[in-house]
Amino acid sequence: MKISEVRRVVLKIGSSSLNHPQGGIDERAINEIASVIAALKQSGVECIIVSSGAVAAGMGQLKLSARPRDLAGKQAVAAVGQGVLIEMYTRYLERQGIIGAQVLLSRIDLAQASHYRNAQNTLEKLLRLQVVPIINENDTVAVDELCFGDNDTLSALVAGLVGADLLVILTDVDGLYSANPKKDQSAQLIKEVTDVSAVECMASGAGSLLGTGGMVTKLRAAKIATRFGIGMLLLNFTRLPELSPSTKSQEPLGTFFQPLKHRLAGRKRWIAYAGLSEGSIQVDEGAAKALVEEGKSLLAKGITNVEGTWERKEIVRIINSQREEIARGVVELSDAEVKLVKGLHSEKLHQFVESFDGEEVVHRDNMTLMVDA
Ligand SMILES: Nc1ncnc2c1ncn2[C@@H]1O[C@H](COP(=O)(O)OP(=O)(O)O)[C@@H](O)[C@H]1O
Ligand SMILES: N[C@@H](CCC(=O)OP(=O)(O)O)C(=O)O
Repeated sequence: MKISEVRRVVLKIGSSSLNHPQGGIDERAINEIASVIAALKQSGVECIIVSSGAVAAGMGQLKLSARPRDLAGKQAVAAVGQGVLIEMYTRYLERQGIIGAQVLLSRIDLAQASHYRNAQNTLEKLLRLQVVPIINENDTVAVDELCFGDNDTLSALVAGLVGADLLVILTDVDGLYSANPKKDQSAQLIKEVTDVSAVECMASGAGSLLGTGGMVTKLRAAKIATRFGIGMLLLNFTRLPELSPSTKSQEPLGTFFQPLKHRLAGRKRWIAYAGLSEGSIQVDEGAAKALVEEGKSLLAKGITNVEGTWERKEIVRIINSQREEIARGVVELSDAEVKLVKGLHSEKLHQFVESFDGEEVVHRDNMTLMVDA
């Protein structure tokens, strides 16, 4: 994909790119981002920023030399830093004549379909107003079990939410290497990836004390974005100016993850990656085949086991007899009801569960496959 063909882009900037050697945020980096955004907008590209850096900025303010390890410490430092970070962004964007807006998202904000649509509508409105959303995780209220944890995953979900056609992840290395280049000098840069699963073994964790997740979470983001049909470019922050349409250089050097042709759209995106799933339904081989190869709904007959608890209309994972997750979907019955009907023929369901006259436990329209068909 050529940058010149992109109409809407999500730029994710990691802490490693914003950190000042003396601590805190490097204003030159924010200035650089603002000028590239101005150039992109000038040529008609809509931009959304997903920026880390709240903890790094808070550490600068509080003169801390080490990142807090405990949750409350991290949340307090992020609360100090987020204001500083957003002030810098809005100030430098304003110098380019651009209005910026802070959007803080928690995992829970995308977990319910109605909340997901609400976030979608707000971002759409901001873009229509020519405003640049500057998104970060709402670190101060996020709890360990219910957080994105890293902004790489968040940026992929945001790219899906806003229907971007490119996700750019800016970091402190030139792209994906065959091994961590900070530890292995013979590591080779991979310029293009068509199958993320095939390169997962190359990734390891964060490369600095500030980064979260390292290449592991970047590949997780690539998996999500490419399944949404969105290309992802992993780029060194030092190459940011090359995204500017006026730059005469070739396509920027980095790793490009090709979008998949069979893209997930709309509600199927939410089901697969944004909605929360508490439990799982195990199915026999016949049901697994019907779901994966024949595009069928899940019927009670093929269910062999139920794990976890949920209410009607929540999302469940569907696993095969080897416990591999094959699909996720909105379930029509509670866990207790599924236990009652598992193994039964569809026409008998109404004898066991009240106020239910459907046949499918998970309807095909409300299901997303998590493996290749
Ligand atoms: N195979 C790999 N290729 C490139 N970088 C890798 C690889 N495995 C691990 N890394 C590490 O990932 C780091 C980037 O992730 P991270 O530190 O989380 O930065 P950011 O703050 O930009 O998200 C690199 O500095 C590098 O040390
Ligand atoms: N939300 C946190 C950053 C989390 C994160 O993913 O960091 P990074 O790996 O540097 O992109 C913050 O603003 O400090």
